Amino acid sequence: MKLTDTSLLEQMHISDVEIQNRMRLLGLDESALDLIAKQRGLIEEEVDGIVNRFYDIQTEVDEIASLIGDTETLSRLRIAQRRYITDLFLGVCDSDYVNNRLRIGMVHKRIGVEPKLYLSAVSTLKDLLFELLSVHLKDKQQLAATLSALDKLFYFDTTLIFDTYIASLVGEIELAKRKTEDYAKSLEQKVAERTRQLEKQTRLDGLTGIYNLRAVHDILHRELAVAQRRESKLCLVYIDLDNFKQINDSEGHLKGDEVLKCVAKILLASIREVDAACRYGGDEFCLILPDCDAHNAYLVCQKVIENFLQHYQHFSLSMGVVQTGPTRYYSDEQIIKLADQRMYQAKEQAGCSIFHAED
Ligand SMILES: Nc1nc2c(ncn2[C@@H]2O[C@H](COP(=O)(O)OP(=O)(O)OP(=O)(O)O)[C@@H](O)[C@H]2O)c(=O)[nH]1
Repeated sequence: MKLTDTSLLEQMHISDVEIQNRMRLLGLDESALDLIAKQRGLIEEEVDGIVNRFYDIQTEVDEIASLIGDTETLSRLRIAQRRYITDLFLGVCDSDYVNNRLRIGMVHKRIGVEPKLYLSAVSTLKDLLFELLSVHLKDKQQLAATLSALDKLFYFDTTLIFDTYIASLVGEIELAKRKTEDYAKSLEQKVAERTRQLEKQTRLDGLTGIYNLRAVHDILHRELAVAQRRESKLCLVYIDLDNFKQINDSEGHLKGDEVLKCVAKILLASIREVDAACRYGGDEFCLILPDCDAHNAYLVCQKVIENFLQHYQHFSLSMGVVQTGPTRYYSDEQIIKLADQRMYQAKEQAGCSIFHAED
């Protein structure tokens, strides 16, 4: 349920029983309220004078005058204060009366009336009413009992006004806490996202954007374990650019970079989604091909060479292919070493060449 659908009385959980309890705590009983109500006629006659004197005294204080701010606000406050004084002398502390008092506490918090200013206003009003009653009530006993009852009623009002003031403060703190928690949560999400991005970047080669050496070992280790569990084949292809040093030396480092980037692009375009293309370092690359035998790996190598030669007719690639599984498996170090050896055997041939064998 929305706050705007409930009264302050309900929000503050103040029931009729609680009202009676508060009155009992202050010794404010029906007879005390009756004594106050007896002065209703006198108060109705004098209320305008009391309100005028009240605001003359209050606006003498700069802090209060600047809080009120302008003449229209002062007029509205005079009307509200008139109603409050006549309400006091109705001698009825029912739920309507309590709800109106609670609203005052909330409005005070909203417009920034600090408790010290509210208490000074109560003290001023009490003095004026006590003075008036002292002039008109000749029976000393009745006067003392009426002033005592009125004093208790002021205390009753003050507890209610402070309760809503405090509840309103707590509400603001909870709102600020919720905002801070939301902000912290959004920061956590940003940090987690950034961490994921950074982790990904540490696994990618800066020049070509494909997996780097660090990632090769992780991926190969994982894929070999998966292949063993499924009893499937896996191929590793080791690729090296022939005489790459000469490309750098004769055509410049930028041209060398361009060739490396082009090879990476060709590798990515030649493999399936489950495969991985990696730059092992310098001018060396490798492909990890799960669920793939040496024959199919050979076909992938041919596709890479065909594509490469369309870009660079005068350069060549050497490739070594090793299949492992489905019955016997190499370790990651063994398969890399063997693929590297086969790549060197391929290098012994002129032009682009592939060395592969059924293991
Ligand atoms: N442009 C460029 N060159 C690089 C990069 N990383 C390594 N190199 C160069 O790659 C070359 C590799 O040379 P080598 O290991 O002798 O290999 P190669 O010239 O291909 O000789 P073979 O492997 O025997 O065919 C070296 O000159 C490195 O400086 C890079 O990121 N960009």
